[in-house]
Amino acid sequence: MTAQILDGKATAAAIKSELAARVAALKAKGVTPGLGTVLVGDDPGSRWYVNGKHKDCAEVGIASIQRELPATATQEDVENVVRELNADPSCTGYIVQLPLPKGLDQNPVLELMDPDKDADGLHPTSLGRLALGIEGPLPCTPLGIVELLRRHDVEIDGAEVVVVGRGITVGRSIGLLLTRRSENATVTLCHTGTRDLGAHLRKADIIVAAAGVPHLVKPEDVKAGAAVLDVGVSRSEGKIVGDVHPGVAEVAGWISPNPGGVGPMTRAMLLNNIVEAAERRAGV
Ligand SMILES: Nc1nc(=O)c2c([nH]1)NC[C@@H]1CN(c3ccc(C(=O)N[C@@H](CCC(=O)O)C(=O)O)cc3)C=[N+]21
Repeated sequence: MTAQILDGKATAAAIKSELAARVAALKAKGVTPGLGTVLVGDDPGSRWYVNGKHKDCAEVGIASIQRELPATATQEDVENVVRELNADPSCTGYIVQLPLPKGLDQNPVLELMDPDKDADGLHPTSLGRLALGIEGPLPCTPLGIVELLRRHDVEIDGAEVVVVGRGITVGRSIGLLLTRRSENATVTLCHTGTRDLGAHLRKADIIVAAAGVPHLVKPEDVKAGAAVLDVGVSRSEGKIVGDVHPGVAEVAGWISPNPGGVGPMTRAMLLNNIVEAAERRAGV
């Protein structure tokens, strides 16, 4: 058996064309959504990601607001840019590209953001709203995973989901999404303190591998027909190595390629958060 592909690239393209239509409808009402990015320092990887976000915006008609600061920027400099974007009416939402350079403290920066302009869905208020069931921006990678499964008709309702990794961007937050009544899954969160990871994985209908450990999920630990989402990004000789061993494709029913799976979906959901914020503000 060879797993079917959870094609993030194609799905993200479909979502982007839907978003382009919603942006056009907003523009017809006189509203142009705008995404801001704050890039501090000159890490080439971070710059590459930020450029990608602006390219995505251009594709769907969202305006771009780029703010760049040198690696020598002070905490105060970064916080002033955040204050500026909070006050800028052309900025519907924005992200502060993480990680910030050494010496800068990211939490006070993130807490200073206007939660209604949080494009990542990772502001403490956004995570609090998610826990409380209040509408607001949702974390992009978890949302992208749910959307990727939905659009391939993978059953989430009643599924046993095992998440590996307790990072904020994925592991910690995805259970809050998947256990809502609208998704209705049962979620187990595994991490480095889990005694028998294999025992959990072998029971899973859906595996979300977000530990950042190359090839952590092995074929012998995957139930036949399971859906496997590879979120991990490690690099070896310039190439992406995911958290899922290639042999898993012979056992799983569904597998997300990496690259080409969850990454493009994360980017599409960032755009989705901007469009939804603009629609909320316009009363659509
Ligand atoms: N405030 C903030 N928000 C973020 O969302 C954020 C961040 N900081 N810091 C860095 C990480 C990383 N991230 C990625 C998004 C898409 C791909 C993506 O589309 N990857 C391509 C492959 C890219 C390649 O080949 O290197 C793919 O999976 O097909 C990757 C990584 C968002 N991040």
